Amino acid sequence: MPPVISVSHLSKTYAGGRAALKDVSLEINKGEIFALLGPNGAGKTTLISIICGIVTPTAGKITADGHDIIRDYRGARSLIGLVPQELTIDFFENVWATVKLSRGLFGKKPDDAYLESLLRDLALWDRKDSQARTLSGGMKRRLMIAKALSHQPEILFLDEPTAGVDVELRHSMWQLVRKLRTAGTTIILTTHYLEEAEEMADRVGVIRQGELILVEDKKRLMQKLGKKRLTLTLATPLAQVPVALAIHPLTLAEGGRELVYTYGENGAETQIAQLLNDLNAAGIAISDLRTEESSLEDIFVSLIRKAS
Ligand SMILES: Nc1ncnc2c1ncn2[C@@H]1O[C@H](COP(=O)(O)OP(=O)(O)OP(=O)(O)O)[C@@H](O)[C@H]1O
Repeated sequence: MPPVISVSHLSKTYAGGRAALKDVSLEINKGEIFALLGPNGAGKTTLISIICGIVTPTAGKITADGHDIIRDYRGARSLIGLVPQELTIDFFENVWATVKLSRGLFGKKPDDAYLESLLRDLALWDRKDSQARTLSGGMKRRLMIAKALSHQPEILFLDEPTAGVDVELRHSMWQLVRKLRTAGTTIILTTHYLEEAEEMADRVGVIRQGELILVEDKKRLMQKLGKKRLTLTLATPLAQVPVALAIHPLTLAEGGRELVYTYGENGAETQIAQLLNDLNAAGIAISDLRTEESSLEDIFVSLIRKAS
């Protein structure tokens, strides 16, 4: 299946000389949730803004479902919904008029039944006659999403959808995004909450100082770069790792009270059974054990560090 968005050799240098994107190429598959990750100022918003036709690229080519975003701007833009970071709503307009107007701007025929179901899905139907300024912060964000979806786009960009929202609202946003994906919408989101990407994304892209340094299936990334740690609490503390255990990747922690075994990097086989045998043979008794896995956040931090 051809990609729904294709970005080829994209560069952006802002007036003033800041190179915000450097030769970025990326393909987004239809129906996936793609999380674009990167530190502040990495170029995420610039990339999204170019694809949505808000910022002009310095070089490169982008198509959305085959439509060139510059030569066929209207064709490309009608496929795309964008929820930007900042609120861009008329605070004195009511909810219903806001979504109706937004749909109209895309030249779509009125479809009140669709807009009603959209507002119901976003728990805004009861407030359809309220002015935007009277909504809570979470409702205002949901109204931004309703606006972005008013013209039934195939592709939805969410720039920091849950920045500053409470845990409950974050979870309800995740639910909504999953529902949209199930309905066939392709979703590209940026986030600083790595937990959000870990929870939702099918693939992740990591951008740093304008360069796309990695694009990977999330599960594969976690298998490839994730590490697991087995921590053994010792019945009697050790001063050093015994020579008999030197073949294992072990370190002592907590003043010799814990032995830490790190494994699983690059999907390597573990030698835990062998380790337990060797501990037994060396007469080292264990009083407790626990395992921990690295999160996407651990992987992200080490990737960004490695690249600097
Ligand atoms: N209109 C502009 N004019 C000049 N420089 C800009 C402009 N917009 C962004 N930049 C610069 O381009 C770089 C990339 O910014 P961008 O907003 O794309 O990053 P980001 O990854 O979205 O950051 P954040 O996570 O903080 O939102 C930054 O150095 C920023 O200062």
